[in-house]
Amino acid sequence: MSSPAALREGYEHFDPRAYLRNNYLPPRADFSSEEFVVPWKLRCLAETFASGEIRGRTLIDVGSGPTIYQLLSACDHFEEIVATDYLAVNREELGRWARGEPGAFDWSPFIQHVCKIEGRGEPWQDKERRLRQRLRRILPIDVHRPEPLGAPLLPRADALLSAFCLEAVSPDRAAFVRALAHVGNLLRPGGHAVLLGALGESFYLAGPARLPVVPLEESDVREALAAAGFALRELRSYAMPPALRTGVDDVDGVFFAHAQKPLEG
Ligand SMILES: Nc1ncnc2c1ncn2[C@@H]1O[C@@H](CSCCNC[C@@H]2Cc3ccc([N+](=O)[O-])cc3CN2)[C@@H](O)[C@H]1O
Repeated sequence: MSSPAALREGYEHFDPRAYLRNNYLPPRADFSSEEFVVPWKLRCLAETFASGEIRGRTLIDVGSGPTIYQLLSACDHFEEIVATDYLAVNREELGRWARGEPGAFDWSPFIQHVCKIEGRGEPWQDKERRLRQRLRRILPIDVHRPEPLGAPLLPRADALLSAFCLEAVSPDRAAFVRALAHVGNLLRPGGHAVLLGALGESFYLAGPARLPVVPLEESDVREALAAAGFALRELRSYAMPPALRTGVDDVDGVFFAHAQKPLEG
């Protein structure tokens, strides 16, 4: 069992470049088959945003880490994307990419794949430019606080996205439910929540950091969303194939959830 203090201490040693290497370069960043985890994640996101039902002025991404792939389909449907993370090193990594600075992580294989599966023949540079234009704010966040941004987000976001964050910062399932409820405060009533996360994971590595994760099953995700006041729209799971079990974590699978905050909320 990890304590919040132990979690905070662990994150002081989080190395964004190691984390990117572990999860967003080959073998995990293999686009050659829909069987692999990155194409599965990108397809879940592309299909969910393709209907256009999830749209509005602002989408907030909770615990962005140093990654932007999770925003590639969403960015077509919102005027403003707000990225957030607890660590300055991750916010700086996001800023380098947003400003197109040298040394930023190369997300072009992800952008090219998303344009391919969205099937509109859009040049990937257009998608990259649009996300850079719409990624307006990169803010500090702590999901353990009832007001995760330190002050209310006004107006509240029309949609919330979070990828692999909440389970990685919650010592246990009760903390996971509380974090979900806290980030739910950032979302307007009727707003949509789109979540990606790890199933059955108890730790992951990010350079010198070894971070604890609360192992979740699909049923835990379903129960947590209900307990946090969300109405579940869709829940899908992916089983991590042996080839992608590389030792950088002990993740068994990935969940994708689309939920909605009730209008009367
Ligand atoms: N209190 C806090 N509030 C908000 N964010 C916080 C807080 N503390 C730390 N953070 C922030 O949250 C963190 C988010 S990265 C969490 C990584 N999750 C585990 C990792 C991810 C992953 C990715 C891809 C795949 N795959 O198969 O494709 C598998 C896996 C499984 N392992 C980090 O950015 C930290 O900076």
